[in-house]
Amino acid sequence: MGSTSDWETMCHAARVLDELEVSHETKVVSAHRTPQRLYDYANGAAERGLKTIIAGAGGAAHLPGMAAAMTHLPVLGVPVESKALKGIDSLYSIVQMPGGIPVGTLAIGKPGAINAGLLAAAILATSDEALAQRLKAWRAAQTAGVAIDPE
Ligand SMILES: Nc1c(C(=O)O)ncn1[C@@H]1O[C@H](COP(=O)(O)O)[C@@H](O)[C@H]1O
Repeated sequence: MGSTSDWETMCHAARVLDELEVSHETKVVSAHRTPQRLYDYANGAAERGLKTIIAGAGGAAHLPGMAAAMTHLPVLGVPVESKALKGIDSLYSIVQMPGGIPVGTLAIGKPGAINAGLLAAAILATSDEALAQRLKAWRAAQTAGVAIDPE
């Protein structure tokens, strides 16, 4: 994520990954404030064994696109809700990538962070049957938790 202030959004991605027992790391890396850290992180990601990157940032959210430019790993972008423009700026900054460098863009804020965790797990589950089973169980539990009666 681009800043520690993004953690209250991005913690929801981490929580989902915890629930699905997907090992992960959380880092603050900014294209703007720590460009060398981003360069090192994205360039070294595949070699370190990472399989997918979730990049959450707000405002002029260049982090996901810049990360995607430097690694072939799948990058999932979460537009963090900004105060001034409610995350529309973050969304537009992340979603409109030029053809050739994809960022899988999720919804603004908490739903996007949750879905980024689920989507990362789904990507990993294509080559991990045990994880696929945990993901199915997670979805089944969610379905079972939806009340049919609103009261
Ligand atoms: N969009 C980016 C990038 C980046 O794209 O590299 N680095 C920080 N930021 C964003 O700035 C917002 C405000 O950050 P502060 O709360 O630290 O001022 C955060 O949402 C962060 O993601």
